Amino acid sequence: MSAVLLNGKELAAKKREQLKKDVEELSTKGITPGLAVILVGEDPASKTYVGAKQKACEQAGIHSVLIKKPDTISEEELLAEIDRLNKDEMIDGILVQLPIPKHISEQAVIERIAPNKDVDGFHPINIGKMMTGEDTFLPCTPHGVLVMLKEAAIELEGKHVVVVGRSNIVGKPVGQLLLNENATVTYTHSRTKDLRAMTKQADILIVAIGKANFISAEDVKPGAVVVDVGINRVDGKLCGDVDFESVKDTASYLTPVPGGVGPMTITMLLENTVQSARNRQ
Ligand SMILES: Nc1nc2c(c(=O)[nH]1)N[C@@H](CN(C=O)c1ccc(C(=O)N[C@@H](CCC(=O)O)C(=O)O)cc1)CN2
Repeated sequence: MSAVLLNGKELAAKKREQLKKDVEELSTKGITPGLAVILVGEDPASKTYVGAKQKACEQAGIHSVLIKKPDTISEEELLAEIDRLNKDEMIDGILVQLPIPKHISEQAVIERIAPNKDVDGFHPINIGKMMTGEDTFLPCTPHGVLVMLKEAAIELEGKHVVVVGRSNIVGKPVGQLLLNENATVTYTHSRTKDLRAMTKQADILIVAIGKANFISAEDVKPGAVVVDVGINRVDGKLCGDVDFESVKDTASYLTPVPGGVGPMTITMLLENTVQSARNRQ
């Protein structure tokens, strides 16, 4: 093993200690940050993530409300729930756990959340501000990746970043955030021709394609930084989009799964929620 592990679990724990202090500071001003999480349906992974968000809120002193809805809920009913939360003065952040059932428009739901309570950073207004480099809520997983790279003092300026995957919640925004840091960014995806020729050029390879063990040592330039955003379950075991055993001797830095980017996602959500509460003042 020559790669240095980028330990998201440890960094997330450190950042959550600071968040606790920030929440205490806010409480001296009579403010308790409030997060509302809407869970639609019974997806087991979503239930796990929502549970982890609630627990993290509780530990940080953030008030959290879980609103469970059946997967038969109509789009109108879900939008009405968001309208109610938009008006609730005790709620600083609102998120709808994704994915949601197919009969509901994900974009309509995201766009209904008031941009100043969009702690997921998915609203087009917040995405637009991110693109122009304005201060705003950043999407949690991409922001977590950026914070991990900076914490490890990995140079970004002028580096060739190759992103594998183009989802709205990870691939596209993570590339944009690294472009904002003066990296040169190439996006690749399932239809990219000769993907390996692309990934092998990366100084920093970010993989968010949603396919277990998709990237192996042959796809990686020796010494590259490899960030694995994938979370897959194979035979009941959690693994990333990167074949860890294969890549660990080729990469210079590598994120594990579990314990890499995942825990940072929730920490960035807490940071956004606390920031939203500060914005109340
Ligand atoms: N509204 C949102 N929906 C979804 C988001 C999101 O940011 N906002 N991201 C993902 C799921 N997600 C958070 O919601 C998330 C995924 C993974 C983890 C995490 O800590 N993973 C652990 C492993 C946990 C396990 O046992 O499964 C790890 O990688 O170490 C946290 C949050 C999709 N939906």
